[in-house]
Amino acid sequence: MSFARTLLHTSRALCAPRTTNPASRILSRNYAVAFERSKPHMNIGTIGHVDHGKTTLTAAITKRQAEKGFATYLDYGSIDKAPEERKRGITISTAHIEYQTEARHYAHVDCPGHADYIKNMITGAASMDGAIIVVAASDGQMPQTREHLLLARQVGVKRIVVFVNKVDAVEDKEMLELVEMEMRELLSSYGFEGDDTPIILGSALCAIEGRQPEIGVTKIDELLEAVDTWIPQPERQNDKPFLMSIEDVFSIPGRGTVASGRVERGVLKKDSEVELVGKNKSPIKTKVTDIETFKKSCDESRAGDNSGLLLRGVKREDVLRGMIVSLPGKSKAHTKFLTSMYVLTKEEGGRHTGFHTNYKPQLFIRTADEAATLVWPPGSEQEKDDAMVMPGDNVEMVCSLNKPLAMEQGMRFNVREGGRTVATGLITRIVE
Ligand SMILES: Nc1nc2c(ncn2[C@@H]2O[C@H](COP(=O)(O)OP(=O)(O)OP(=O)(O)O)[C@@H](O)[C@H]2O)c(=O)[nH]1
Ligand SMILES: [Mg+2]
Repeated sequence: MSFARTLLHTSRALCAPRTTNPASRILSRNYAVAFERSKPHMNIGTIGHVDHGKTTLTAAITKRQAEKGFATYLDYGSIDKAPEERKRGITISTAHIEYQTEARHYAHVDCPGHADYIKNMITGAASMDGAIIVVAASDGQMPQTREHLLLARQVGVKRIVVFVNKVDAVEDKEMLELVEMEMRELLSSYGFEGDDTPIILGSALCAIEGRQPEIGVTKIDELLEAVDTWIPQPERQNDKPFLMSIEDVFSIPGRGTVASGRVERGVLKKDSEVELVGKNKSPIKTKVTDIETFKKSCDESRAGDNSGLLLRGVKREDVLRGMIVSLPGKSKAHTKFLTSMYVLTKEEGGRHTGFHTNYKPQLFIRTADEAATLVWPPGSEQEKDDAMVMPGDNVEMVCSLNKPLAMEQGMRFNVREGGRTVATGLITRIVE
């Protein structure tokens, strides 16, 4: 099987059988298709509470853009995860869907809303430049509306567009006004521009079913217009050394191991020497012999791309999610750092009780997750007093990791325990 076919195959397992996808037809005939950079590229996604309509809205967007020749229509079942994927558990990636507007080329992630899948949401959201938060008019904002907003903020999403969905199911106009007002307040409380954020009221289901265009298809157009104009084109860090955090790994019989993920910065040309950093004491040296972006062969991979890199001479089992691909000598893995951390309150979805020094949660950095131990800085007042950390506290602590991870001062991370985010932090100084 060709590299292209396998990548396609893998992403099909993640998102959809796409028999009508022109790219898949071409690839199955084994033509090399070059990825054209004719429009600026942006990564976005749907976030929001379970059942509020994220997947339905995603399907509606592809349907509408397909009518304009800008997408392949993916119905609900093709986007929502297949049962076997659910069985694969929490290591799966979220589905990447591709469409265009007049202005841009989008890769869209439909984040699963259920709390059990938030681990995926964290890495999925990490590749978002902007987001569409979906809130059902019938429910208003719910706990995951808030958690996803917080995560989005954390992973660097600067602007969000709101889609108030299921407007067809609400009779009361005042209810709609209330939902809108509360969303503006919530956005502001998380540091977004609540007063100016576009809020579109509509129904994804009506758009899919071709009913009530005034709240259906018209609102999908308005939504995409808002996304095009409100969410700024991110500045890609193309002049920095290449770095891609590995999200998924697979092997192609006869060709080798492919690591895929979103390129954080830099540009990598085919046949470059690279290192896989993290999880091990010393980096693994290898060479990138082929590159694919959006299932099309490329000579180079650049910041913002979702790419698959074919790695020479490394075994699949030696490549792990959470490692990074970087240029030789440019990145280092570390096991200990000083952090400034905010501990979430119970209202924010965090712990109900405090914790002591020697706390052992799971740490999430880029696509990595690793067992960690948090202690008070040696010699600090808190250490002497054996102080407790309470929800709502801002604390400085020392964090040690079970295995080394590539990291830099100034990077953000999440702390999770028992399936929920309990703290968010900033790496203030690398110790070891
Ligand atoms: N009445 C009405 N129902 C809708 C609308 N959009 C979605 N639904 C229904 O709401 C339910 C949930 O929709 P999904 O699209 O699966 O919601 P989701 O946010 O993706 O859910 P999770 O992925 O499980 O978090 C489905 O039964 C949809 O048919 C709408 O505009 N109006
Ligand atoms: Mg869904």
